Amino acid sequence: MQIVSNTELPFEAPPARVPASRRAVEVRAASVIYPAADAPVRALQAVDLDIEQGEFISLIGPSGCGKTTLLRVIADLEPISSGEVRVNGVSPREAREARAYGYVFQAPALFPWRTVLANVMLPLQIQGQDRARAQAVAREQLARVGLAQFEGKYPWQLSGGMQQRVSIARAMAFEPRILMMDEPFGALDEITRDGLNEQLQQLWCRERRTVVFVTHSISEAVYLSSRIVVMSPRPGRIVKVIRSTLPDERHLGLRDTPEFMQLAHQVREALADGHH
Ligand SMILES: Nc1ncnc2c1ncn2[C@@H]1O[C@H](COP(=O)(O)OP(=O)(O)OP(=O)(O)O)[C@@H](O)[C@H]1O
Repeated sequence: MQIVSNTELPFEAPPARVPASRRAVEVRAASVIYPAADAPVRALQAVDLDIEQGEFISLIGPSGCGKTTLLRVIADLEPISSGEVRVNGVSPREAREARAYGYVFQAPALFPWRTVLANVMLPLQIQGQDRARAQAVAREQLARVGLAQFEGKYPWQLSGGMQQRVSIARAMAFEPRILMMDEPFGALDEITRDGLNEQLQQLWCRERRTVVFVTHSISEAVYLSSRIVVMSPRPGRIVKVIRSTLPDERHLGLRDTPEFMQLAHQVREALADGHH
C-alpha cells in the first residue's frame, strides 16, 4: 500500500478519556457455544474486553482459540450464547446496519468476473449509491492503497498482496470508524507482509481508525498494536492484555530494538501461560 496523503480526512487523535458509551467495542462476559452433533463446541468463555476509539488491538492465540469467533461476534456475524456486546454504544446489529465497520477476511474474497474498481464499488452500489458516486469513492479508496493504476484489472491479474489491498480498499469504502481484519496477511510471503504491515501502521497512524486485528504472528502483533490481547487455547479466554510501549509512529527497523524484543517476549510468555 503506497500511502497517499488525503487532506479531506481529519487527523483525529483518540481523546484521552472516552465516555463509556463512546467506546468502540465493549464485550461483557461473552460466551459462544457452537452446536455440534456430538458435543457442543465452547469457543469463547466469559470474555471481557473494552476497546477505546482509535486503538489498534491485536487478538493473538493458538489456532482454534476463538480469535475469529470473537471478531465475528463484534461484527454481528456470529450470535453470542450469553453476555453482552456493544459496538459504538449500540448492538452489533445496529452497528452493522449503520456501516460502523469494515471487515477484511483471511482471503481477499473478490469477484473474479469484476474489475478491481467494480469490486470496490459493489458494496456501495448494493447500499443504493448511484454509479457515479460509487465510482468516485472506489477510485479514492484505491488511490489510498496505491492501486489507482490497477482499477481496470481483474483480481486474478494481481498478486496476493495487491488483492488484499483491494479488500482493504473495499472495507474502507464506507469510511468506517472500525476496521476488523481477520489475519489479512497470513497467506502472503514475508517481504510482502512486512510491506503491508508498514503501510497499515502508517494508515492507522494517519487516520486513527479503531482496528481489531487477528494474527498468529507475535512480531506482527507487536509491530502494529497499541494493545495486544493474548488468548488461551479453547475455550478462548483472555489470558493477558499487553499495552505497547512503542511510539505511535513505527518503522520496520524497530523490530530489532530491545524494547520491541521485550514486548515480543511478554507476548510469548503470556501465550505459554495460557497453555497451563
Ligand atoms: N460454525 C462452527 N461450528 C462448530 N464449531 C466451530 C464453528 N466455527 C468455529 N468453530 C470451532 O470453534 C473454535 C474456535 O474457532 P475460531 O475460528 O474462532 O478460532 P481461531 O482462533 O480464529 O482459529 P485459527 O487461528 O485457526 O483461525 C474452533 O475449535 C473451531 O473448530
